[in-house]
Formats: sequence, C-alpha cells, structure tokens
Amino acid sequence: MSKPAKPSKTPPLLRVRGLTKKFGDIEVLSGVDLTVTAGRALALRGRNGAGKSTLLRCVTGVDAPTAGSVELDGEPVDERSVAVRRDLAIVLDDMDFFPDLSVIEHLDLFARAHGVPDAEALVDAVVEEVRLTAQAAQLPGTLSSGQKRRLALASAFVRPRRLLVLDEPEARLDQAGLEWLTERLLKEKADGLGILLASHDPDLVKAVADRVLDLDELSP
Ligand SMILES: Nc1ncnc2c1ncn2[C@@H]1O[C@H](COP(=O)(O)OP(=O)(O)OP(=O)(O)O)[C@@H](O)[C@H]1O
Repeated sequence: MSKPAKPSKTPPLLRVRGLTKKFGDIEVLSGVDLTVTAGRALALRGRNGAGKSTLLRCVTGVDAPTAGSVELDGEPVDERSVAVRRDLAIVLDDMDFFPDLSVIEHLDLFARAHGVPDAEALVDAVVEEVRLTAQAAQLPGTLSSGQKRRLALASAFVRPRRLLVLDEPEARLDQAGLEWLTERLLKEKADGLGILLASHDPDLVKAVADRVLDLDELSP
C-alpha cells in the first residue's frame, strides 16, 4: 500500500521571532513569535495599550525592535530592500498625506512609484470602490475623518503587494465601509495575500481572520 502523500507545508510569508520592544525600562512586547502565510489572515487583539500598534510598527520596519527578527520571505524587513518594499503594503493609524496633493494625485503617485502598469485605470476603479469619486479632486485637509481613512486604505490597493499590514482598518468607517472592507479583505486572501491586522472589531476579526493572537495573554 502506498503511503499517503505528506501535506505540503507552505513556508510563511512573514516570520517574526522573539520580538521584544522596550520604551525605557518598560517592556511592551516580550518575545513575540508569529507567522503569516499567503492567503491567510492573522488578527492581533488586545486591550488599549497592549502593544498592537507597537508590534505592527516593528513588523513593518517603521520602528526598530529592541530584540528579535522580522523576515518577509526570508529577507530582513529592517533592511527595506526593494523586494520588501514592493511586497509590503502598510496602513498604520497615523498615515500622513501631502497637503497639496488631491485624492487622485495621491493614489496616482502611489501606483506609479510602485511601477503599476496602466495606473490610471486602477486608480479610477479603486477611487470608485472606496466611494471617493466625488472627492477625487479634493485636498486631504478637506476630507472627513472617514474619507481620510478610505484614502489611506485605497493607497494599499493601488500598488503591488503580497502582505497587507493594517492597524485598526475599521476605524472611522461607516457601516457600508465596514462591509466593503470585510469583502475586500476576503478577496485579498482569495487572491493569495497574507494579512496581519490589529482590530477592535470582533465581527471583522471573525469574518476575516484565520487565527487570532491575543496580546493580553502575552502581557509581560
Ligand atoms: N514612543 C513611545 N514611547 C513610550 N511609550 C510608548 C511609545 N509608543 C507606545 N508606547 C506605549 O506602549 C504601549 C503600547 O502602545 P500601543 O500603541 O502599541 O498599544 P495598542 O495595543 O495599539 O493600543 P490601542 O488599542 O489603544 O490602539 C502603551 O502603553 C504606550 O503608551
């Protein structure tokens, strides 16, 4: 009798090992290990101040961990190689916009800077999808807080990506926006993207996440 085939193990897209972050004497994260594979989503949960944003900032190389390593497809994220920058789409909590570029100009800049062919058609489609068509010519300073959030999220969907890192993507979205976000993230997973998100929305986590890491349970 022939042996059953071994299930093939997909190597993780993102691998975090022993990530520790201290601010002065205070250790916010203590030896966190996690992986995200293609087509799967890992959600970070935890009380205010548990360290979710800190972890995402360290994972994306925006902030330096005190100890530990972060690799995207085996490449250290902190070295910010072209491959890492191309594959990693980040939407953090405090996204800044150029004050003198319109909605459409921001997205066009993102898409072209990342070498997207036929950027105009993609940008138009994403602007419509995030319901910013009427605001396409407006400057960021004139947008509502929810519209700014939609612009930040849109910037992740007009560029190449293999891993999406999202910090509370649901923040400030209305009900229709939440439904759109849920559907969009499920589609991203179906397209083979890995997703790492921090969220306080149990419905979003339930709908999208394959695994949940509760930072309260890891509190140092
Ligand atoms: N630059 C910094 N200097 C000092 N302390 C910091 C710094 N950044 C974050 N912290 C502290 O680290 C802890 C974790 O903060 P973090 O923003 O990661 O929490 P969070 O889980 O994302 O919280 P929330 O749910 O409120 O968004 C908090 O106690 C915060 O005050």
